[in-house]
Amino acid sequence: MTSDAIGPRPAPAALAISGLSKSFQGQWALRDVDFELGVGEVHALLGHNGSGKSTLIKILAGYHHPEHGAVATRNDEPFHLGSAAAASEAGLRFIHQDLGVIDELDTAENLRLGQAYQGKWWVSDRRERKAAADALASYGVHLDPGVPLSRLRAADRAMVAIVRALHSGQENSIIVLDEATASLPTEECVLLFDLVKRARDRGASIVWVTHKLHEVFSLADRVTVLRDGRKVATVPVATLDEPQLVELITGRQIENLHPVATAPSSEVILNVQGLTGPGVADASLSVHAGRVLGVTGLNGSGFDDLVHLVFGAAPRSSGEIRVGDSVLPLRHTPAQSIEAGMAFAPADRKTLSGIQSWSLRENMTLPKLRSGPVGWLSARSERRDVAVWLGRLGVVPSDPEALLSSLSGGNQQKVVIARWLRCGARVFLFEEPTAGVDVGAKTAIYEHLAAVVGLGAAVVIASSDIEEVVSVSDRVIVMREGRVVADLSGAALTVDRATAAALHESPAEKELAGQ
Ligand SMILES: Nc1ncnc2c1ncn2[C@@H]1O[C@H](COP(=O)(O)OP(=O)(O)OP(=O)(O)O)[C@@H](O)[C@H]1O
Repeated sequence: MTSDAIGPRPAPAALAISGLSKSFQGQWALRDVDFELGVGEVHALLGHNGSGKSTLIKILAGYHHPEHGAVATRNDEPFHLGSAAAASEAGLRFIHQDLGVIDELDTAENLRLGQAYQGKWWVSDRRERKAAADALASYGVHLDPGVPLSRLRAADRAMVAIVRALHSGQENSIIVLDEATASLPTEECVLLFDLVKRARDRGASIVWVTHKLHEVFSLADRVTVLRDGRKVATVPVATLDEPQLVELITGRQIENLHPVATAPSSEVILNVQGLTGPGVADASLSVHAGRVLGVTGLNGSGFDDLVHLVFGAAPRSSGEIRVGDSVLPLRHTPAQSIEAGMAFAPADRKTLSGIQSWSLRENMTLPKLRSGPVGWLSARSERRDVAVWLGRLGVVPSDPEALLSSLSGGNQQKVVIARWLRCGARVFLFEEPTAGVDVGAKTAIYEHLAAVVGLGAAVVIASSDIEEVVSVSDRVIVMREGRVVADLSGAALTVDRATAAALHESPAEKELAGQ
């Protein structure tokens, strides 16, 4: 399927992009791309990492200037490219992963920042809050407008951002959401989907950028797929199935999306007992050589704090951590964990793992393990080895001397994962390893995880994506309120049981309590 499929499409267009092209340093990031967003349509925009999605959005937002191409809004009105003011004037609103909300302010204040309603400085707090509550309620969102955003669920924060965008745009706004659910737990995404559908039904036109295939099928009317900067197809979602969509994105058929096999072993490589520290109380786990342990839960449940504590990125107040035969000291540091053979790729790769102004080679040689396959490489072999790893995970560009900052978000992620995979650790801790990574690269990451598992490493995957954790792990622990509330393996390891345990006391938890 490489051309536009025939099917019903909403008319008229809220946004029509034609022949858009943009290059960076002589390389095309977008090439002759057409894209049409219907009025009252949710249009998903997909493509592998580096396929040009962000570039397209940044052009619409006035951040980049294209070499060629034109954009028209409703009624064929030309849209002045290269100006943030023109984008705003035309009713375009952008919601990025970080949502652009201010956590210290309450909902009413956040809505006021976007001039979401006719708030005036002399309006009393009470009236302002009432106006904010009404604005939210008109989209079916019921929140106390006086509560700071930091105290709301992730989905509520995202909904405040969306309502603000809907209200501050003109009537029939055009909203571009760029991986808005990236940091949302799966079960909260449903709340966001409902809001987006309500907004669409009231005439808003929505561009939904994502790597999550199920979102396309739950939400979108049509999907446009980019590959290597070119449009591959625009297709009504009702005419597609998942394998076809994967093929459009990757250009090939992928049969097993989660290829992690585990190797039989009895040796416990990571053993954690009674771990307590910020966000975690009395957690125990053990991982055998050649095994994958998943750790999951809702945001705020402590599933992510757990891996930070194990690595020594947060201070533990009690509990024991053993890697093989060595016991790590109570106040162990990340350096001591690395020394003991641990690798950790945290979720916040931009601030915690990658140095944007360094080359890919420099970023990939950051962890200095005393032993392991990369310990004693000459500069030339190092360059060659880095290039091999970049090629394995399909990092684009694959030039070891390219700066990390010049890569798309997903490609930066692959570099950080590749860095740890090549360092020859015994215990791999991965937090949200495939968030923001395209479907083809996900498979590549899991293939490489399978390879390290096959070599006898122990892998811990901490992720809020319950489905993925269940499909790649042979055992999953579920956390709630800082405690391990379920330990699932074998026939008991199902998405339903893990989700139920994450949300409330489940049969799995009762079983655990009875053990
Ligand atoms: N500022 C820049 N300087 C140099 N190259 C860039 C710059 N921004 C983007 N590129 C390149 O343009 C191409 C398209 O990148 P873009 O960020 O649009 O991809 P994307 O589809 O959004 O990827 P992801 O899913 O990983 O976020 C990539 O090859 C990227 O390396």
